[in-house]
Amino acid sequence: MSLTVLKLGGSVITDKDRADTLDDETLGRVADAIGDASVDDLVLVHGGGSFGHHHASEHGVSKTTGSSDIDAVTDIHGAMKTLNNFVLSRLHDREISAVPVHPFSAAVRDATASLTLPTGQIETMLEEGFVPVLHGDVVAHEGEGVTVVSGDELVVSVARHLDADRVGFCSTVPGVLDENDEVIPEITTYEAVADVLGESESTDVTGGMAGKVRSLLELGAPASIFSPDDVSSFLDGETPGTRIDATGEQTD
Ligand SMILES: Nc1ncnc2c1ncn2[C@@H]1O[C@H](COP(=O)(O)OP(=O)(O)OP(=O)(O)O)[C@@H](O)[C@H]1O
Ligand SMILES: C=C(C)CCOP(=O)(O)O
Repeated sequence: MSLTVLKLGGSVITDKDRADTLDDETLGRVADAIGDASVDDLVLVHGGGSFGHHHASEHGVSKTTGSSDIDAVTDIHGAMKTLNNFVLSRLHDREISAVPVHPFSAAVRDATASLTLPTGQIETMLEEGFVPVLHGDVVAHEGEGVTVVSGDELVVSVARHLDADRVGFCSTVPGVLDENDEVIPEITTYEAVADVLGESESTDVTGGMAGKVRSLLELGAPASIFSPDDVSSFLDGETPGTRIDATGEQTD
C-alpha cells in the first residue's frame, strides 16, 4: 500500500486575518477533492490558521518560547481541537473515515527541542481503514512548559517514520514564488531561494514559507507545495507547484 501525507495549510482552511474563523468554502473544496480521490493510505495534517496562531501569539508562545500558564495551554490546544472538529466534520460529510490525532496527548520535545511523535496508533488507524487527521498544536517541552508544534514538523515526522511515498502541502499560493511571483518548479537547497522566502502575511508563529521550505528540505524525500486547485492533481499522482527535494533526484 502506498502512503500519502497531505498537509492542509491553516491559511487555506481558515480566514487567517480573522480570529477563530473558518474558510468553509475552501475547506469544502479541498474536502471534495479528497473525497473524490482514489488514494491507498492517507494521513492528513492541518495547520493553525486563525485558530492556533492567533492564540499562540496572544500568549507569546512559539516553537522556541514556551509557557507553563494553563490558560495558554487550554486556549491554544482548545482552539486547535475546535478547528480539528470542523475539519473532521467536513470530511465526514464526504464519507471519509477521518479520525482525530491530537499531538498534545502524544508528542514531546526534549531539552534540545527535538520532537518525538509516536506513530503506532497512526499505523493501526491506517490498517483499520481510517484517515488520521493530525494538527499543529502545543506539546510538552522539557524546561519550557509547552511550545508550539507546527503541522509542517508533524508532516516531516510522520512521513519519515512511516516512510511515506508522497508528501504534499496545500497552501494559499500555487507554489514557492520567485521575485517575479512565478512558481519555482524545484528547490534543492535553502540558499538558492533564501532571498525570496518570507514570513506569512498574517499572524504566524511558526515561520511562514521559510519555515516550511526548511522543514521539507530536512525530510530526505521529495515533497510538493501547491494551491487548493491542485489537490486533485496531486492526489492523482502528479507533481503540481514547487517540488522540494534536498536529495536533488530528478523527476522522470
Ligand atoms: N517566496 C514565497 N512564495 C510563496 N509564499 C510566500 C513566499 N514568501 C512568503 N510567503 C508567504 O507564505 C505563506 C504560506 O505560509 P503559511 O505559513 O501561511 O502557510 P500555511 O501552511 O498555509 O499556513 P499555516 O502555517 O497556518 O498552516 C503564503 O501565503 C505567503 O504569504
Ligand atoms: C499555532 C499552532 C498551535 C499550530 C501551528 O501549526 P502550523 O499552522 O502548521 O504552523
